[in-house]
Amino acid sequence: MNILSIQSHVAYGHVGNASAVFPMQRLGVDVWPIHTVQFSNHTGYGSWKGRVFDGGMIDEVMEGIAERGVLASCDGVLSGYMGSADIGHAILSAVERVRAANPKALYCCDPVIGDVGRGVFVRPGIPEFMREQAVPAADIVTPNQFELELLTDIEIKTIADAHRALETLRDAGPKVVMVTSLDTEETPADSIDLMAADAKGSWRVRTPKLDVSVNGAGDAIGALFFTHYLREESAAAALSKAASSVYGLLKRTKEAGSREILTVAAQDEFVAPSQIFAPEAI
Ligand SMILES: Nc1ncnc2c1ncn2[C@@H]1O[C@H](COP(=O)(O)OP(=O)(O)O)[C@@H](O)[C@H]1O
Ligand SMILES: Cc1ncc(COP(=O)(O)O)c(C=O)c1O
Ligand SMILES: [Mg+2]
Repeated sequence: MNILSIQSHVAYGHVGNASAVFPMQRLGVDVWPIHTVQFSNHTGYGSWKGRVFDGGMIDEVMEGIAERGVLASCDGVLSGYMGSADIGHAILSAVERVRAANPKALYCCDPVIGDVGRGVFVRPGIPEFMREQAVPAADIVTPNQFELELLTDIEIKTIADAHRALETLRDAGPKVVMVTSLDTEETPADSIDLMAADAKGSWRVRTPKLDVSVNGAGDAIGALFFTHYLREESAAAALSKAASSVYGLLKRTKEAGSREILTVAAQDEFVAPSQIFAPEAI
């Protein structure tokens, strides 16, 4: 299986492609990474060096891949942190090129905009681009709760609100939606919920909440969910596997007291999670 992964890259630590590429490779996927930025480290540190690339660079690399004559063998496109709206347009044109060569290819968009703790952390124009262009073009989207609320204008306090938000986003285009870090009135204080919905129904997975605050977990879970969904075409199975792997990854990260997720040291969790959290139809 071949997945084109267009997202940020950092030299030190694990967010964007530096979080997503290796778990997919560990699951046997041939990943074609294109970087939207090259930073020293993730922006959660408050300072970083490096630069944002531009749409022209993405177009150029896509052109080179097309010249190899391999686009028809691309099974899916995964996008994440975009850097600028101009890069967003280049990503959507890459998706069009892949779909033209392989009509069965799916596009999974992780609409990286922000989170509850930090608010919006992307450049102006990106939230609008995600809502108006990227999400409608996607087959699968993987927002966190903050992003789902922003994209749908629905404040999520209950499971009923979460259902409504997932269906609102599915009405906008994508047939599969997974929401991460869901915290409703029904979520116990010591737990984290995730939900996924597709045409067959909706499911919840609940895991313990760990005393860690890290970046890059969302990028890893999006990549894992997309890989498992492409293989099994089951949102329920993909949700359970992806959530179980990321829980194992974060548990190891907490035990090590690390600020960066243990993408390499805890790699067995991607293949055989220590603990499996089952999906519950909801
Ligand atoms: N403190 C935590 N304890 C347990 N699981 C966590 C924790 N933080 C993140 N996760 C897991 O990682 C998933 C993705 O993280 P999240 O923070 O929602 O993504 P993003 O980084 O995109 O905001 C969550 O749904 C949850 O399964
Ligand atoms: C460069 C970069 N890419 C991606 C992300 C997304 O990370 P997360 O998976 O925590 O949403 C961040 C967050 O700080 C970032 O700085
Ligand atoms: Mg995210």
